[in-house]
Amino acid sequence: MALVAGVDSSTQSCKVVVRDAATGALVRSGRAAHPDGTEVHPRHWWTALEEAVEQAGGLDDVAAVAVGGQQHGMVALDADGEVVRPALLWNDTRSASAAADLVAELGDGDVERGAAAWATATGSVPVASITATKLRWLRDAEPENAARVAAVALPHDWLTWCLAGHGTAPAGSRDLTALVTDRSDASGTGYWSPTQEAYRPDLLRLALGRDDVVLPRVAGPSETAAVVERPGGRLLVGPGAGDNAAAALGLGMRPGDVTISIGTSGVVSAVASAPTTDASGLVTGFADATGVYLPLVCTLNASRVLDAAARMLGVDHAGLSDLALAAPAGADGLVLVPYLEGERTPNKPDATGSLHGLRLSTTTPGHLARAAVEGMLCALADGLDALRAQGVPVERVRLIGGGARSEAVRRIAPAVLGLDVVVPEPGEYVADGAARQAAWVLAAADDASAAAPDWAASGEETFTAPAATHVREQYARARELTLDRRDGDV
Ligand SMILES: Nc1ncnc2c1ncn2[C@@H]1O[C@H](COP(=O)(O)OP(=O)(O)O)[C@@H](O)[C@H]1O
Ligand SMILES: O=C(CO)[C@@H](O)[C@H](O)COP(=O)(O)O
Repeated sequence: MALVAGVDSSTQSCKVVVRDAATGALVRSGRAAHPDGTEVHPRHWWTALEEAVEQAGGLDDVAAVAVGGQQHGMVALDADGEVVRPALLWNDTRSASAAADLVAELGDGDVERGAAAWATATGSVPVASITATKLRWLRDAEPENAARVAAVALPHDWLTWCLAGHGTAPAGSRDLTALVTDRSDASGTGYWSPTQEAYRPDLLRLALGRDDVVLPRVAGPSETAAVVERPGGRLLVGPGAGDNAAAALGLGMRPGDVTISIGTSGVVSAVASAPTTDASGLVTGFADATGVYLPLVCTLNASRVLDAAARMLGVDHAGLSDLALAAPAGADGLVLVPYLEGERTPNKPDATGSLHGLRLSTTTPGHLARAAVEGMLCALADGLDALRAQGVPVERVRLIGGGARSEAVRRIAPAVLGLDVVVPEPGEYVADGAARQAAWVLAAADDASAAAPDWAASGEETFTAPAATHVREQYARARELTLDRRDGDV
């Protein structure tokens, strides 16, 4: 029995699954936490990956491995392959004004024209999450660090490079040209075009001020990115993927399927056969990990809204869920706008969260719990509307991610979204997608025309509820009523 491994290096943790390449049966798994914060030195991801791999019984008997990872993070390397500074993550908003500058500059000062030009060029309008804006921030805020940059990678590219032995080689002997990425993660950089399937050096130059840096080679979906020779046999390393594309592969998404992931980010994504170019910036037109496209809407505030509400109420997740389910739909008019970390979609990097509609009768733990769950889900429902507005078909919605473990989320989601919600059994779908890619790479090494293996789908449960339109309506009245954080606020 050949074994394959998949890694999910996500915002909060690293998860590893080891599966049977032929059937997809889970054999072993492991996980390790990442440090908090929106700026993290990549060595912490490597340490966590090593710990999670060890917990999963190691890779000695594994034939192929691939990494899915949080998207967009800026991993800047110098000529020796050393990390120049801690990576700015997708949820770091300090490059918000750099994003605004880049949009205006591509439109020669006309923001609308600039947004349309970016959407046409890269499928997405830059916001602070996009890697290109972080490079612009580096150019302006840390010119000495910017001058040292010899290569720019994403979290999953860097980990792939480490797994292949390059990133862990002695400084000075690290081969920057061995960096590999895939089209799904490249499409979130802001300097790769999903329609041309190629980097845009002009946009990299616009962002960083130069384009003489190494960018990871964009490997095909089932291409071997590296071969590691070991005493017990070789290990193939796949190209990996952005975490959302890996989840799509893990779930076997097809056109018509929509996945809502409630992790640190809230993501509404769909597989599409044609690229999208939403100049409003709500939908990012990413590529997927199989050769088609993955339009998605991503919010900055999802599972941590539930974490924060539970903390405020002094309960655990189960307690928060019980409170929310015992309260009435719409929380008697109490609305929580969940912009706790600023927001990316809509693009409000400086916004803060807010509570509206407080009355004496709604100052109860149950009302607050319900408002937190509903507010977080309403932001995702807005995302689903934005996908529909791009002509993306919505036939079946699946809910995954840590937040989908909440009973309240599962039961309230169909009411807020206005359609049935399918919840696959709890699992690590990003890591599973990476493992499926690894199995595909293994098969393609013998037969280049091999398709991704057909693995049995996990069990799932469907949740149904009448549409609670008043919840969306009251949220729509409240969502613009937020305060911006002031300079110096953390
Ligand atoms: N039962 C639960 N109810 C609500 N939230 C949960 C539950 N279990 C885990 N979470 C939250 O889910 C998040 C982790 O989910 P995950 O999808 O792994 O996130 P990420 O991929 O961003 O690291 C954490 O914020 C955690 O507190
Ligand atoms: O920025 C995006 C997608 O564009 C996020 O989805 C990140 O990829 C982080 O994912 P999680 O760690 O929250 O799953």
